[in-house]
Amino acid sequence: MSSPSLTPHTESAHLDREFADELAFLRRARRALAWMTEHARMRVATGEQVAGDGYAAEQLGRMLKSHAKELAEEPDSPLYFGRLRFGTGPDAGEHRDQSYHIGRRRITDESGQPLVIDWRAPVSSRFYRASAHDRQGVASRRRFGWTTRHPVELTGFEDERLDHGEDLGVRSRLLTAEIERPRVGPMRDIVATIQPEQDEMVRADLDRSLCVQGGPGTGKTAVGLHRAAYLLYTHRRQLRRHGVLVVGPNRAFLHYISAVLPALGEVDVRQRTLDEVLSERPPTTVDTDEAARVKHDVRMAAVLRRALYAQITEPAESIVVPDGSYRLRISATALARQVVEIRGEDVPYGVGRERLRARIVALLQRQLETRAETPGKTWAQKIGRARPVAAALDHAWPKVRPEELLATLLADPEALARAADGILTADEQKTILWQRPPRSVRSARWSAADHVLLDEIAGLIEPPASHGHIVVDEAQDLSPMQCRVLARRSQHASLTVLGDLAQGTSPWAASDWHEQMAHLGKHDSPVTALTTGFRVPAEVLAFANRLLPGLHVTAPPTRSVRVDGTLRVRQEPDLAVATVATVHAALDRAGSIAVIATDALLATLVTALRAAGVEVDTTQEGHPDRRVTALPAVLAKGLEFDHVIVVEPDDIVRAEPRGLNRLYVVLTRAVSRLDVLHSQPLPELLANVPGTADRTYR
Ligand SMILES: Nc1ncnc2c1ncn2[C@@H]1O[C@H](COP(=O)(O)OP(=O)(O)OP(=O)(O)O)[C@@H](O)[C@H]1O
Repeated sequence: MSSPSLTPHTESAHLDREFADELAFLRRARRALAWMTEHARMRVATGEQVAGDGYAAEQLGRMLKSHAKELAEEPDSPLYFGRLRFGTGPDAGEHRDQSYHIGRRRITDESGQPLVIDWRAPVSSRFYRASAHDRQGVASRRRFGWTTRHPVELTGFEDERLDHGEDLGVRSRLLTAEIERPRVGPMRDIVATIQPEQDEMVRADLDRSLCVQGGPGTGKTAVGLHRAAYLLYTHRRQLRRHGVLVVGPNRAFLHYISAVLPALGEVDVRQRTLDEVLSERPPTTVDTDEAARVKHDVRMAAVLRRALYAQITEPAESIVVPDGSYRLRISATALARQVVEIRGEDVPYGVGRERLRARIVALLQRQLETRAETPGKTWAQKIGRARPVAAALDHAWPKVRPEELLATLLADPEALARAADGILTADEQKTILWQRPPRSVRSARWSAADHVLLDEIAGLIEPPASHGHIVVDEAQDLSPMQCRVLARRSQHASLTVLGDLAQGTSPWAASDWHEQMAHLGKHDSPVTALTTGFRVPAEVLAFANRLLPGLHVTAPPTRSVRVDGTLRVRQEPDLAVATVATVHAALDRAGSIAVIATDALLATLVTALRAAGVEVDTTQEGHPDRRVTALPAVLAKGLEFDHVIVVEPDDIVRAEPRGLNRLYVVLTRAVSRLDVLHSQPLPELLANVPGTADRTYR
């Protein structure tokens, strides 16, 4: 084929024949999938009977059921999206002269012959990475076009004859159509169009931690989710056991991305906010900004460690344990020696306590053995719990409950001073002390930052179980203490860390990825950049990028592949009236619409929109009948909408210390159109360019 085509029937008889062959193949693949689904159902029905013991039956049953469910829930998407044809050269290796269809799942026929290869299989990487310069044995790459409505039907294909030097890159018409498609509903997978640099991140080895810096819309979230799916496919056993966790900034975001992994067949990945990782109970109080800042500072880790280990006291008395007619005895000095020794072993606090118990028992046991007695395991267990041993242990190395320790520190200035002197200033200590301490630990109210501190103490006592892999999105916003929460949970695992320094809006937002990675426990991980933008049209991005000099971060600029899109900036005397008119006009076109403003202004705008008969979703969970979402600026992170209407940007800037970064986030949510409505002057960096205010860019 000489040129890529999406409309094969009009090109030539040869293309017609190829298209007919593809339709025949599609029918075959559909029949095979129907057979696989039926077969899986039958195995569920009989599985329980064929398995030997009860446990095996349960395991098998569960496995079969989930397989059957996966197949039955096959998303309403095409069975495959691409095809690779290998050449006859030596670089084709074992794939010489072969051709493979590539899809979201593997499909096999009744004889077990693969018809469609999973996009995560090793050979599929060549679909994403082969180029005219580096063909990797591939002669041609075909991308398929499908209808977007149910039932999905094949509409055509686009070929790149790499062996003839054809290589479309981001100029692929199918890629362009996918990127420019009006957005509705939750985020979709990008398996059909993963770009080479994204694929390298997706397929990085499980033992490699990655940090990806990428401007708005460069596909960081997409890369993180596809990487999770890839790792689960490649290391299924290991990761099923330890689990994969995706951490996102808020519920609205998690809701937005929640369909991607199930669409890729992965239903077992936990998706949580950091607060949810910490506790099932939501915070019951809010810190002042100053207190939160101190509590999130990494120095708190040293304060808590010191406070915890200060619980260990030098033994003052010897241990005397009556045993039959004998009295077994360990002197205070011998006990103290053990405590010092164990402290030097640098084990978690809880392990240290149990180790001290074991050493006490061993010393007592040795005394019996000198009398030629060999006490057994039961004796050791009994003596380990005997009152004098327990009392000595509780004195020397007491059991600590995180809530009690933290409550003491926050309620008692002297206790805090002992732990924090030389680490926190007197003012900082005062800032975090409770004004009115609770009557008891049980009635204490804990803030979000307190949950982080409680987790730090709990982790010092007994480290939490490590996940198999953690994907952390919007990681620039994590405080050093929040990073440590995830470091503890990935001690034996790797991390995929995604973020954009320019979009940092928390008071402790990172300014350097290497430092952030160190807080996350992965000191030497490489930091790589994604710089091609797939969401925001070039003109909208250029407008938002004017804010960059005011954000004081060094991050490589993003280049948008999108040349379409509209930007309009208008000064309006009445913002409510202007918003209603803009939303009405936007409703004439396809795609989702978001009105973004500060909380205070948004309430007024929602009232005006509803009074004008517009159905508005304020839940941030995507209401199927409501195309218009009213979104507070603070919740916009990570989301995207076809048409975004930003109202009074200057309010957004003034609402918080990092308001300029917030505005940068808000201005980069639009996929097709951005309207900026303002009554006050625009923020300086947006207004100060001659001729930019009040104009339509396209
Ligand atoms: N290779 C690709 N093919 C098609 N679409 C893509 C590709 N990469 C990213 N996209 C699309 O671009 C949009 C932005 O992607 P994503 O949300 O992952 O970016 P991000 O870097 O996390 O953005 P932000 O930092 O603004 O949250 C999404 O709609 C995504 O599906």
